[in-house]
Amino acid sequence: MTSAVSVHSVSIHGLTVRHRRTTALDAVDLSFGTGVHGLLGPNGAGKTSLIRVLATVAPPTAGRVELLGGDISAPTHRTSVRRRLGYLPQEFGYYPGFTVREFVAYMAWLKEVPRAKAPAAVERAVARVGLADRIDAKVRTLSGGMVRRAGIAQAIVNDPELLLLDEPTAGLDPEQRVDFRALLRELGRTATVIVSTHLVEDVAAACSEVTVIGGGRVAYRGTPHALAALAAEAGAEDFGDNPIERGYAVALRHHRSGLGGSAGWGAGR
Ligand SMILES: Nc1ncnc2c1ncn2[C@@H]1O[C@H](COP(=O)(O)OP(=O)(O)OP(=O)(O)O)[C@@H](O)[C@H]1O
Repeated sequence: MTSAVSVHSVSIHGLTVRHRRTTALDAVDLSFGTGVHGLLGPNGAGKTSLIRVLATVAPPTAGRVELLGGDISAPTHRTSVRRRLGYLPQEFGYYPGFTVREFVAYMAWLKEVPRAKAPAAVERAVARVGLADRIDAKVRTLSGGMVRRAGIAQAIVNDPELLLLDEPTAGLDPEQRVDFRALLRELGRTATVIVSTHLVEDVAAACSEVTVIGGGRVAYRGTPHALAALAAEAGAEDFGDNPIERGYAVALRHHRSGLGGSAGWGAGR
């Protein structure tokens, strides 16, 4: 008989991240399971700091971080997690003289994708981001949006169980964003996908859950639908361009004024 207990791929407790004197995250508790999770928040809220800890590229200042079934403070588990996750940083480095194929193959090698499977995995990842016709083009000849899509391809080449994307839609044109959101929904059927974005349309179209970060803390968690409904509840129909944007503004306003109480407010599940 299988257990009915839901297992979260990401479970963090009391996560604090400090950069010198700045507290980027302040004792945050959060967990994420299979699905697409949107991370929203103003500039400097702490989204990138959170994603970098989850990607195991930055150590927490304090707190416990469990990813894919184990604590990442254990070096052997951390190494295993690195093979099983995908990460698109906000700004990522690449060798401009590499072709898209070489770039994605290099990342597949770093992730220890088995040699026999790597060529097909690279072609599949590149096709999924719509770059199949440019697979043998040098990265330096690509447009900004295409480079970002190559970045998404390298993040998914190992079929990650945990996918971390820091502002993946920056620089994509509207048609590419629509395609990308469909890809996100597909990936979220089997993986835990965490996407930081400033575009509420991404959240509305692709995310099963949204987490709003404000001032290094969790300001709100809920479905995009529940976030959109907040503005109406709060009688705040007069600002923002669409319901999610209004809900987002209301969530942050309540968070800043220290209001709590209703489901979702500052709920660090
Ligand atoms: N390397 C660093 N050194 C000093 N301060 C930092 C560093 N990285 C981040 N910070 C600070 O930590 C806080 C959180 O930054 P973070 O980049 O996590 O926010 P963010 O929500 O991703 O913002 P944005 O939406 O602008 O990308 C900010 O006050 C930022 O200035």
